[in-house]
Amino acid sequence: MSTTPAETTVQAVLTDFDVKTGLSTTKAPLQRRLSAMADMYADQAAAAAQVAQDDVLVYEFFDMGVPSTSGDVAYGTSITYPGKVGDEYYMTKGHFHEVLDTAEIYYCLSGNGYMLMENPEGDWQAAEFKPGQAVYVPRRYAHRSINISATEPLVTFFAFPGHAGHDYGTIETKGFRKLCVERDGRPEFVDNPRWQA
Ligand SMILES: O=P(O)(O)OC[C@H]1O[C@](O)(CO)[C@@H](O)[C@@H]1O
Ligand SMILES: [Fe+2]
Repeated sequence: MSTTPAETTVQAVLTDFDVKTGLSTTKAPLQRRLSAMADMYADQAAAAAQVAQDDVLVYEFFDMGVPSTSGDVAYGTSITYPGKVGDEYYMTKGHFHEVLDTAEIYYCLSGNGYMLMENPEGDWQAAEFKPGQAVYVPRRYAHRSINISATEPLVTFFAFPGHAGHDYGTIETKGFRKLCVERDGRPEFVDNPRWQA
């Protein structure tokens, strides 16, 4: 985690992003293809087959490049594309914050989906993303965005304390307790058979 000394002046920086697509013209996106997270989906055979056929872009995000200090506010936009692996909707990898006691706010710009959250104490929650709705991810909750639309990208704006950091390892090892799958054309949260306590 890089820090900026208190006496260093951070210049006001102008960035841009489109309020519907989330795309920025001044920043480069960070992109994650299916191969980078294929082992996170429940249907491993379907994931491998899809990667072999077309290693699609599952999501991308724009990090607006704020210093990683506690007084700063990291922010950007996140775009999760529509699609499924087997019956499980496309999603982000998801993470805890390294500094567990830090929250995050997401605001849905377009599309439809869920923010799936869980804490180390065993609680889990899912909050729906619809345009104009904000989801507050409380301190201590891992979070993952899920796109449930068949056609539209799920686009959100996010902001969190600059020093929060990302802990990907815990979710990479344990997974989330719940999966979001399509059942009779509707999203449903079911137990993740591969979840490790
Ligand atoms: O960090 P993940 O789980 O790959 O998902 C990416 C999203 O989460 C963030 O790290 C913010 O929590 C963003 O940079 C991005 O929107
Ligand atoms: Fe986060």
